[in-house]
Amino acid sequence: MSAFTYQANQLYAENVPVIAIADQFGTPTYIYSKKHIVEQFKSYQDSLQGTTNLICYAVKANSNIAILNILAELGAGFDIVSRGELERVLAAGGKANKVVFSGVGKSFDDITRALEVGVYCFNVESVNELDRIQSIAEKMGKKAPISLRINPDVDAKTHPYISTGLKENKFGIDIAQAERIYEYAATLQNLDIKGIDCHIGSQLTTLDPFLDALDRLLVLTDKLTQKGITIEHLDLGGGLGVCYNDEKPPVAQEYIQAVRERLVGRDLSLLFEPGRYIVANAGILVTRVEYLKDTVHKNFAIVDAAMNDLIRPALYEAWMNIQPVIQKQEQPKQYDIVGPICETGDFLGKDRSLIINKGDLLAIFSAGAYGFAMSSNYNSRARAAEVIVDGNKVHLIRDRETLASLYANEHLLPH
Ligand SMILES: Cc1ncc(COP(=O)(O)O)c(C=O)c1O
Ligand SMILES: N[C@@H](CCCC[NH3+])C(=O)O
Repeated sequence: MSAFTYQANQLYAENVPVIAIADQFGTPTYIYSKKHIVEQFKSYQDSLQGTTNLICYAVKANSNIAILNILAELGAGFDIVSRGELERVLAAGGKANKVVFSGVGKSFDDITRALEVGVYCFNVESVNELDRIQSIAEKMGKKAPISLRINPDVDAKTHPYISTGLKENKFGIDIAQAERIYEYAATLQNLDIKGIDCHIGSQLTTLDPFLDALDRLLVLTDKLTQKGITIEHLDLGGGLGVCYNDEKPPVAQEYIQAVRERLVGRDLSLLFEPGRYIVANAGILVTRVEYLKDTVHKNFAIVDAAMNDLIRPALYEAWMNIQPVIQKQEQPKQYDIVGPICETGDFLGKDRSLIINKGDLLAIFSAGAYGFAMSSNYNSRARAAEVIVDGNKVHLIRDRETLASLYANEHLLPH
C-alpha cells in the first residue's frame, strides 16, 4: 500500500497530514516514508532468502544519512560512486566491507580511501582503472578485490540518458574484450578477482533486458571458469523501475525469481544495486503555489519549488504525478506547473488538469529517488528541507539550507 494516501480529501504521509508538515517545516520540503523504504528493501531481501547475497543500495538515488542508516540497520550494503558517498555510508553506520565501488572515473583519492577502509569490491570500468588500482594497492601493500563491469550491449528500453548498457555508452568494458581483460587482471599481483558486474540502465519496466544481459554474463562466466578464473559473485546492478504514471514494472520478487531460475546448479553469490526501487515512491516533494497566471495560451501555476529542487522533468521530460494536498470539488483547469527559475525548462509538470487556488499546497509524487540527490543551488536558491515520517512521528533529517551558507565558502578579493 502506498505510504501517501488521501483521507477525507487530505493527503497523509503515513499517519501525518502533509499540511501539518508544511506548516511546521515550510515549503518546498521533501517528505519520505520510513515504512515504504523498509518494505521495498525487505522485498529484495525476502526474495533472496536461501541464497548468498548482498543488496547494495545505490547511494546516488537518495544519499541522506538517515536513509542510509535505516538501510544499514536492515543489513544493506551500499553501491557508491565517489569518496563522498563512501564517507556518507560510514557516517551513517554502514559497513565498508559491504560496499561496492562503481563509476567510470575513480580518482586516486577515491581508490586509496576505499582500500584503506576495506571495501568489498571495486567494479572496474577500464584497463586504465585496473592499472591504477593495481599500482595504488601495491604501494599500500594490499590486495584489491575487483569485478569488471561488463557492457553487454543490451538495449534497456529506457530513456537514452539513463541507458548504460549499449556499446556506444561510456560505461563498462565491452563484452567482446572482457575475457582478454580478465586474463590481464589475473596477472596483476595486487588484484583479487571476485566477480562480474553489469548495470544496463535505470527505470527498466520489463524483465527481458535484465535476462538478456544475465545470459550473456553467464556465457562469459563459463568461458572464464574454463580459463581457471573463478567468479564468486554476479552483480546485476540496479535498474528495476517503479510506477510514476501507468507503468507496470515487475516487482523485485518476479525479477529475482527469474534470475534464480537461470542460476540453478551454479555456485554464484548474488549482488544487486537497487536505488530507485527502494526510495522513489517513498518520497514526495511538497510545494506551495505562489501565483496563478493565465495567459491567452496557457495557465501557469508558479510554485515555490523549481528545477533546482527536482530536475527530472527538465532533464528527461520525466512525468511526475502532481496532486493538490487538499482535494476540492471544483471545476479543474489545465495548468503548467512551473518554478521561479529563469529557464524555460523550469517546469515540474505540463498540461495537468487540476483544481488550484493561490496559496494551495501541491505534492509531487515519486520524488524520493533522484530528487533531492540531484538538487542544486541554481539561482542562489537554498535547497529544501527533508523529513521522514515514521507512523505518526515526523523527523527532520536535513535542515533547509540557510542563505548565508550559499556563499559561505566564497572569498572576496583583497582590497
Ligand atoms: C552502477 C549503478 N548501479 C546502480 C544504479 C541504481 O540504479 P537504479 O536507481 O535504477 O536502481 C545505478 C544508476 O543507474 C548505477 O549507475
Ligand atoms: N537520475 C536518473 C537516474 C540515473 C541513474 C544513475 N545511473 C533519474 O532520475 O531517473
